[in-house]
Amino acid sequence: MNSIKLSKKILRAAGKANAKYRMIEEGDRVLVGLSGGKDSITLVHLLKHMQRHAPFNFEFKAVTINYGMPGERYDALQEHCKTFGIPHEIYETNIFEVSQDTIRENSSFCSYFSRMRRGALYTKAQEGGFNKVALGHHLDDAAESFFMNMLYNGTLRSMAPIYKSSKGFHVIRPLIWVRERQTRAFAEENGIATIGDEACPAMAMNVKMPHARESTKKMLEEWEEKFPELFKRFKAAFSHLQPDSFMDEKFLDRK
Ligand SMILES: Nc1ncnc2c1ncn2[C@@H]1O[C@H](COP(=O)(O)OP(=O)(O)OP(=O)(O)O)[C@@H](O)[C@H]1O
Repeated sequence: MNSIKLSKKILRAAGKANAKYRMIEEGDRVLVGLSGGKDSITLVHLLKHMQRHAPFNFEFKAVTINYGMPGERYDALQEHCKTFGIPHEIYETNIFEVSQDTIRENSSFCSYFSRMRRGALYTKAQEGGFNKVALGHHLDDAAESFFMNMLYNGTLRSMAPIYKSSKGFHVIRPLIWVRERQTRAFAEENGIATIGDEACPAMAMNVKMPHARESTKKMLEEWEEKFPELFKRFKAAFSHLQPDSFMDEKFLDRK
């Protein structure tokens, strides 16, 4: 079997985050959302590594939601999983077909597909009796989400490493302390061909796309050039909230 190398940085960041937030534990059955992009590819290899080296036993399976879009193919991804002994299933859906009637004149394609994909993933998790669903979000995603929510929605919110879904299982983000450039490097250094954004129907369709993420990403890149410790500070700040220092009356002590 070909060998895959995960960097010490990824292993350290993911190991520490897992210890702190207890995302994967003894006896867990984890369903991993595998888009075939660099992040979720890193995630499945990380879980494979953890299975071999962590002092606890858990099971995992990867599932790829197929939107049913013309030309959508996952052969290379299936082959990759087979080569590395990663249990993998493609879940065929008609999300794309349904979207044609539902959101024809609408610009919120991205959130539509993301919502439908999440629903399909949760259905799979319930059907298969998984107690955790793992997603490939990382620290850059958490920071981008924080600033997008603040600048475009006027809320202070980010991405939790673990939360309980309304369906009863937990959603976990084992890469939450890993940087995006580390997952990119993982794919490049191991020669893994990844699927880019075009896999999401929203990206493949000729519609107005939200620019919020792109401009937030750019803003953070510029900040990081001036302030190299930026993401270290985000990581610290996101774990040290002081809710009573804002203006939300729920958190103000009037006693
Ligand atoms: N088609 C899909 N099937 C299964 N899971 C998916 C699919 N698309 C996305 N996911 C899951 O949702 C997570 C977030 O998706 P999103 O498209 O926001 O991520 P991304 O940053 O492009 O990540 P990736 O590099 O893994 O595609 C992914 O990391 C993956 O775990």
